[in-house]
This record gives sequence, C-alpha cells and structure tokens, in this order.
Amino acid sequence: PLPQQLRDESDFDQLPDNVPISATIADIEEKKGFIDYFRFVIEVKTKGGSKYLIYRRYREFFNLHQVLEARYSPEDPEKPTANTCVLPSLPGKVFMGVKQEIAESRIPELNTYMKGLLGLPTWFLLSDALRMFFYQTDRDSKHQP
Ligand SMILES: CCCC(=O)OC[C@@H](COP(=O)(O)O[C@@H]1[C@H](O)[C@H](OP(=O)(O)O)[C@@H](O)[C@H](O)[C@H]1O)OC(=O)CCC
Repeated sequence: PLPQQLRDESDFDQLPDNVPISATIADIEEKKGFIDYFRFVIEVKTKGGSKYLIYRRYREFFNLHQVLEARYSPEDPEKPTANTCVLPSLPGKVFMGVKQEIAESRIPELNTYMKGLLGLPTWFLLSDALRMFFYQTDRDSKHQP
C-alpha cells in the first residue's frame, strides 16, 4: 500500500472541488428584529479554488457541533477508532452580556474552531453535516447587507 503521507495526498486529491478547505470570519453583522442577534460573515475557500461568503449565527455552530459530536467523537478521547476523531472545542454559550461584545469575542474562537474542523482527516471533510454548514445557500448568495 502507499505510504501514509502519499495516501493522504491522494485522498485529498480525490476530494470533490466544492469541499471547503478554509473558512475565516470576515465580519459580524447585527440582525435587528423582535430579538436582535449577530451573524458571522464567513469567507469560505474550496478545494477547487472558489471563494464565497456564508452567514451563520452562533446557534448554527452549536447545532453543527452537537451533530458532529454525536456522530464522530470517540467514547474515550484517548482511543479514537477508525471513524471517530477528536473534535476541536466550540466556544460555549453565554447567557448574559452585550451581544455585540459576545460576538466580537467569539471571532477568534470560532476561527480556531473552524480551522480545527477543516484540518481533520479527509474522510471527515466529506461528512454531510460539515458540508451542509459550509455550503453556500441561496439565502447566502442573495444576502444584502
Ligand atoms: C439566566 C438567563 C438564562 C437565559 O436567558 O439563557 C437563555 C437560554 C440560552 O439560549 P440558547 O438558545 O440555548 O443559547 C444561546 C444561543 O445559542 C445564542 O445563539 P445566537 O447568537 O445564534 O442567538 C448564543 O449567542 C447565546 O450565547 C446562547 O446562550 O438559556 C436556555 O434556554 C438554556 C437552554 C439550554
């Protein structure tokens, strides 16, 4: 069989072009309504070289993390098995505080979290939950500031 390093590269080459390979928060924006909330403006780069913006709020990160944990985190972090991996930790919920400040303080933490996710083994990058989160929806592409 191919040595691990070569296999990994060839695994990576097999990935579809629309798989996200990097994602960084470019800005935050406030959505005013009955309840104000903040969204993170995330620039996603795909393996095929395209770049686009998606807009996600914290609770969407939280829901993604719950799904990923349920499906992929090992019973015992000391012993990940073939289809489990140790996930980066998600910054926690905050119950009190100024929403703008909470959002701003989350920028570096969520950048680290996304970097951690997208640095996991190539088989993980193919998981539906992950690809759905980073997929650019119609709403994302029609987004008006
Ligand atoms: C003492 C006052 C308690 C209080 O107001 O907490 C409110 C809720 C927490 O509400 P939740 O929805 O469970 O959790 C909140 C949302 O995830 C929110 O996401 P978004 O920014 O996208 O809106 C985060 O920004 C908040 O930091 C978080 O607290 O607490 C619960 O309902 C607990 C349920 C597990």
